[in-house]
Amino acid sequence: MRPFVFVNIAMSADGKISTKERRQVKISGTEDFSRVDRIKAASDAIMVGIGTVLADNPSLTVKSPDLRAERRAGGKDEHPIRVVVDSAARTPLDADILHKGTGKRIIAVSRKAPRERVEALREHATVVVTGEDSVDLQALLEELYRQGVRRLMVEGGGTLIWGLFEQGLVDELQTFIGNIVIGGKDAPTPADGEGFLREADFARLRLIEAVQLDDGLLIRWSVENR
Ligand SMILES: NC(=O)C1=CN([C@@H]2O[C@H](COP(=O)(O)OP(=O)(O)OC[C@H]3O[C@@H](n4cnc5c(N)ncnc54)[C@H](OP(=O)(O)O)[C@@H]3O)[C@@H](O)[C@H]2O)C=CC1
Ligand SMILES: Nc1nc(O)c(N)c(N[C@@H]2O[C@H](COP(=O)(O)O)[C@@H](O)[C@H]2O)n1
Repeated sequence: MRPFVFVNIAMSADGKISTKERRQVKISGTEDFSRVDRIKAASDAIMVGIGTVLADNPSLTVKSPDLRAERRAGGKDEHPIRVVVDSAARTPLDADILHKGTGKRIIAVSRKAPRERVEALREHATVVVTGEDSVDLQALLEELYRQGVRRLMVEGGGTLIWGLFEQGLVDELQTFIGNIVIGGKDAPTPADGEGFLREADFARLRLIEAVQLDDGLLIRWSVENR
């Protein structure tokens, strides 16, 4: 068993999620950032790849005091469990994700992760070990389910999202398209990695809704898993 997995990503009108230097870019406007906070607060856990931690140093906390209070009133931690997919245990010990806000953190590493790094991370987080060279995403999701996670939000980046799509582990995709053009053939996109080669392998989506937010568009799709 695994949680319901939904990806939320903000991209420019030309399909980029940051600059080619992997510098964090503000794509969402006020309405979309409020929506992101609401869907985060409604999730049991939120997951990113180590590339996003190194590039953006996110905290992935719930920003609205009202939403945090609602979570507390429901007997939950103020913030969902924060999960980093990090095969080699490269998460910096001073990363915001380990220090900002209360609640549980999980660092998922592979068996190749250096023991001393793993021990140092254990001071701040629960470490889950799966996979030989890189994290086994299916096994990680099953472990999250065992730990009570039923609804998992994935915030990126493009490499992790690709890994999840490649293995048929995404149930819903929420894409906010903002009113900027970033450009650059090497700028990250919502699903990077190797990409599917055969049409038969493409992930197929069914449109749930498309709504205007700020000067952009939010599109929600469900994934027809193979
Ligand atoms: N606009 C938006 O909404 C968002 C934009 N971003 C942007 O995305 C960029 C970062 O994306 P990216 O560099 O792709 O990094 P990711 O955050 O996607 O992390 C990728 C890393 O995850 C690790 N990983 C471990 N196991 C797996 C697996 N099975 N499948 C896939 N990945 C795995 C790998 O590192 P290792 O082998 O070391 O484990 C891999 O390199 C930044 O520029 C950031 O600003 C990020 C989030 C949201
Ligand atoms: N939804 C959305 N819109 C944008 O314009 C963005 N740049 C992002 N980025 C994601 O948000 C994370 C920052 O989280 P914290 O504010 O530090 O909690 C960042 O790492 C990206 O995952 N998202």
